Amino acid sequence: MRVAFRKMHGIGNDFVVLDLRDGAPAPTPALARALADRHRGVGFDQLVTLSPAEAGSGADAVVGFLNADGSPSGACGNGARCAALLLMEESGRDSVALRTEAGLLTARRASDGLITVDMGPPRLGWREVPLAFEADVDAPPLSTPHPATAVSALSMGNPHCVLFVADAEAAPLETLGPALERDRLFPERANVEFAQVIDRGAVRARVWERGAGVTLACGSGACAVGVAAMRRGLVDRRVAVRLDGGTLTIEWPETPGAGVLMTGPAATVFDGELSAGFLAGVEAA
Ligand SMILES: N[C@@H](CCC[C@H](N)C(=O)O)C(=O)O
Repeated sequence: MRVAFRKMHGIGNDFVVLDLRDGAPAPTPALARALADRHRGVGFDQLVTLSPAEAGSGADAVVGFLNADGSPSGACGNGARCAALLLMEESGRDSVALRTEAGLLTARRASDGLITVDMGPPRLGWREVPLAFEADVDAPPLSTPHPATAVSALSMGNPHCVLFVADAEAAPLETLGPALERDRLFPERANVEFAQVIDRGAVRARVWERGAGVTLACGSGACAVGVAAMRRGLVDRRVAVRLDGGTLTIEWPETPGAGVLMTGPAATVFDGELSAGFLAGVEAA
């Protein structure tokens, strides 16, 4: 048996997309880890799966995300744009709806070939992040020493810890990222963003992703950075979040219950097929 896949990316946050809509079995964490290997597999930050949506559900597909370490993620912004691009190209439509663990997300074509996804409202309660115990999400009591002037914890369907720093380039991503990901405050671990406010319209951010490590970009992370900065009154309700791989525009309208709108590019790199030998090797391991 051979398995078809598509390699995609959103500003360098890269994905292998597996289309399971023909009834193919869901990938195991072991398959995800083997595929994520950049030398012996294909390489990706997240594995994105497309499964059939229930008739009448309003969704074009059910979209799932597994990290490079095989762990699941409830949300993935850049992956959602890539899944939306695939479904738009396939259907010829300019808008699609994705059923994800974080809810039904709508995506539409924006100007300049970009794609906007409504990532849904941020979740700001301590139980929703989740934190391990009741605490102020705008001043979470981290056990890990850090250089931030302010910290926010929030969920975009997956947990984020945003640290506001004076210089994002100098942030010790490789050492503090993994420590904060596993800080005892985060029972489900967390994605970690170091954010430097440039002005009211721009934030520079660098990301350590739960289950994937340093990535060139993180869509849900950019949403978390934007929301945290907006809630602190540091930026306007539309902000450019500059990540290592490129820029995402994050808008969060003031309307009660509004979702966070994330706009950026999505690209297909190539289509491929996993060989029978590769699949057998994963099974035998
Ligand atoms: N790259 C993603 C976020 C991926 C999920 C994350 N690592 C997690 O475990 O929550 C994005 O673009 O949002």
